Amino acid sequence: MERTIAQVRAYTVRGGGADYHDRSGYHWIDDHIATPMSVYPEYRRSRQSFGLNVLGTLVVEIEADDGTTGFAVTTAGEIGAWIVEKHLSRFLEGRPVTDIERIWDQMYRSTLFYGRRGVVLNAISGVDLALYDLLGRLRGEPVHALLGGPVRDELVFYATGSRPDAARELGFIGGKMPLHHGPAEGEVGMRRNLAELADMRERVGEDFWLMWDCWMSLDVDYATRLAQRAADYGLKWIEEALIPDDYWGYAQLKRQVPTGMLVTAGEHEATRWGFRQLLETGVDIVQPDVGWCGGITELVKISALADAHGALVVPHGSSVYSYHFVVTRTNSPFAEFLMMHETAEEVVPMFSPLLLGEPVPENGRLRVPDRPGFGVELNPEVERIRPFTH
Ligand SMILES: C[C@H](O)[C@H](O)[C@@H](O)[C@@H](O)C(=O)O
Ligand SMILES: [Mg+2]
Repeated sequence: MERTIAQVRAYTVRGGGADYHDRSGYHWIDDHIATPMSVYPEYRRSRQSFGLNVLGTLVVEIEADDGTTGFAVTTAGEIGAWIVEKHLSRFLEGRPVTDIERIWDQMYRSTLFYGRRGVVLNAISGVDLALYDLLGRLRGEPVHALLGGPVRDELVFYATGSRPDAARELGFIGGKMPLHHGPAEGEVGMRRNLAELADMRERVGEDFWLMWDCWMSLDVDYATRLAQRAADYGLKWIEEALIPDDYWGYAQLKRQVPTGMLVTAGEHEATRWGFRQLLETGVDIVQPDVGWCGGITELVKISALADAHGALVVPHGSSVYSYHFVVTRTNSPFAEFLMMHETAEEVVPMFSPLLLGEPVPENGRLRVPDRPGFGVELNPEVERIRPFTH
């Protein structure tokens, strides 16, 4: 029987969850990481100092006419909640749950005058993921089955965090470290970066993958020099070296990195059109975040486009929301696991404490659960607020 959508609700949550940068106390993820704001000395020490955690978590709930409810979480906070309640909900309520393509298209077209990227796409992604969760629950199927089914039995992971040496012991295939010093810290910063890489190479041995996450902090010249010097320590890829709008810079960087070193980007890119521009630069791996790029509906299109360009798709973090996708695509051969433990020495669920049943890799591997939808539940003990209604 065809089910229709009865109600869409949007909530916000503070302190962890999908806005994983929203943490208090010491955390490696906020410890002097190079950013586009590092040109200003007063904003170098902490990303929270310039507002990385201003948005907070958005929870989108979609209830069908039989009371079945799907949900998803992303980073968009109050602004996202307003967009979902006051604008996007009109394209869902009363429609069949299976109208996923039409709903996406209407959400995207109707927000073009203020959207296209950023928080509007985060909100659209949250709605799209919640719809997939709902459809999976109604059909009693995991989202990966809705996407065509797995192409492998389990996922293998690399870990992102400050301790690739600990990640190696935990069974991951590689470790991606944050870059700590940007161009404004000159040759001293460059030498510190390289010393950290050299030290980590020493600790993990020759064969373990080591990558650098530059979080949009470099320019082409610095990134090229960094990549050339990092080749001595077997850097596998240089990630998000430039600001996302500098497609021309990515094309130039791709031509200038040492042979064999991969250039990756796309964590802060959105939609098939944004990724088309990025793929035309020749980057080797695109890294859409399924909670930010337009949801599963858009990620499937981005992935096909990447495949046709000979590029891999290795989504940014996003836990179960990307696992259900990665397991269904041959050009997503491994997944990212973001180490949300304070010192990156232990495996903890990425969106903790918001989700119940959130699976984590064991010995660097994971069988994606077969529970309906994305297979997770909201933790009733986490306080959530519904700031707007419609
Ligand atoms: C470690 C990075 O600076 C980010 O915090 C991280 O979320 C991201 O860029 C990643 O690739 O996981
Ligand atoms: Mg990154």
